[in-house]
Amino acid sequence: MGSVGTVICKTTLVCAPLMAETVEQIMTDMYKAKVQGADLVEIRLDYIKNFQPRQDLETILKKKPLPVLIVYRPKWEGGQYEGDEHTRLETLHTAKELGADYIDFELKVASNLMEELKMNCHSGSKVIVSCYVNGVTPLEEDLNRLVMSMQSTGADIIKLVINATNITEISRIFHLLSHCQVPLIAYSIGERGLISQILCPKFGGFLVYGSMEGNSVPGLPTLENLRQAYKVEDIDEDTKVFGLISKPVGHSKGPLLHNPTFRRVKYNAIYVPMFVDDLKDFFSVYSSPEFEFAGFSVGFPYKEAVVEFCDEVHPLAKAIGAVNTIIRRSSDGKWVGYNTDREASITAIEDALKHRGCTNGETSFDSPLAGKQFVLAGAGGAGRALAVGAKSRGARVVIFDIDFERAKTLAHEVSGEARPFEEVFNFHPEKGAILANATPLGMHPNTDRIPVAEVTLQDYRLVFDSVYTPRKTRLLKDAEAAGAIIVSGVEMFLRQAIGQLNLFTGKEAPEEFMRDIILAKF
Ligand SMILES: O=C1C[C@@](O)(C(=O)O)C[C@@H](O)[C@@H]1O
Repeated sequence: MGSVGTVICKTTLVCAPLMAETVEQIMTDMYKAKVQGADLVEIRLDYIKNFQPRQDLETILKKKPLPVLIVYRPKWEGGQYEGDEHTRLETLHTAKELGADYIDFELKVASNLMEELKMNCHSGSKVIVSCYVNGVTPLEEDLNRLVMSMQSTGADIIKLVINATNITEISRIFHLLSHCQVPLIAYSIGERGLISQILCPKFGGFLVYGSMEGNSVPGLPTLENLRQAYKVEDIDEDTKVFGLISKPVGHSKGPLLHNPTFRRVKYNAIYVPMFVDDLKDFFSVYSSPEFEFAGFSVGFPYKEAVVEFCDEVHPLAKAIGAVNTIIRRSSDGKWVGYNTDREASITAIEDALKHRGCTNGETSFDSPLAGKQFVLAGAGGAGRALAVGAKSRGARVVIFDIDFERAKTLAHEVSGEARPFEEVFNFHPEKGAILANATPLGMHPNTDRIPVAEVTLQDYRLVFDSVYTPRKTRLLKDAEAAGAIIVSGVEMFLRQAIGQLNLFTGKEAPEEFMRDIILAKF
């Protein structure tokens, strides 16, 4: 961990923001933050009720178990403080005099204060000059200009918070972080901004914020995630970046699985959720070698659309018409697309059938799916992998999708049959058929949704759900009650991730280790 007081630090610090309303609570939270892995705490004086500046600051700063950053944010910069500026600035000076390790001044007041602060610099506390940019993220030149003006205040550290409306805007933050002459805290909040926070150690950011357990702050990662899943202290400039391109993306358990596995196989890499709104913009920005993005998982709804952004597509993925894994080939920097969903989903179903003693009957295929009717709900990226996989095992595929044209196209490719979606609710399959859900219906938070009518479930021998959050969806619960074998999307998730890890690292994935994580985390 970085040493406090040294402004140029090699390791990014992890800071817990504290917004308690009493000094007693702040003291308790400081100790908790330490236990949860914070290197320092940010104390928001503007949240304290009946705040007595000198007395309260003395209490806090005398007994602090961690270095402290003091912030007294006024209303005009998004804070709670409504009093006069003179008192506010006096209080910040008092904090400095009493030994706060860092004090935050807003850019608007900083230029008038810096000379004075430098002259009174006996305490050794560092001055952070901060700026919140509301509205649209400034263009690169404007951001550079802003950072220059912040630097010219003479600040020890500068802090810039933007509100990115698109993940591509985060590239401007990465650029600033890697080029800034002064220690810089720069990030964007929210789901689209999460990568700016997690990847800040790679690009040399001074600190990253992490919220405490039970005290989560919207738009910030938790201390637990930063320390346990991402292990930000291990990220350095050589760390390769992998991520899940999806929308939404917050439900994914990919980071909890891939990150510990990278560490297990001693591969210096990080896997982050990437909330992508537009694939074209995303690839046009992040294909630049500057960011060293090494590969991606591709999730809903982009598995088919992403094919056109790959420079090459593996024949299996081409035949499926969907890509769920992309790697940047090191020899020539090209994006190569693969599909690990097909084998993951089909082998999960086959193994469950074999386990229950189902055989391949009289056909020439060595698969218990051979000759069976395979009813598929959803003809998107995951549905394509299932349909092509089922066909490769000799099953007869029946496809439902709200977009009937899409169902017909896929049915044609797998010599199957397409049915209008309305029929799914009273479609009675052949006895012993397989049902596979490849729609997002039933996924957290809409867990009560189910893609077929409950009464039709009793005819299926096996029901598979590609949704994996929750582990046992309503579809699976109902199918189990109706007597079917059930296969959770968690099994497919694990198997496709094993395939991905092999491709990402070029090493053999530690399957048992990954399975144990899945058992513990899901
Ligand atoms: O379908 C899935 C799940 C996934 O999108 C996720 O949620 O982590 C990751 C993809 O690689 C995979 O094909």
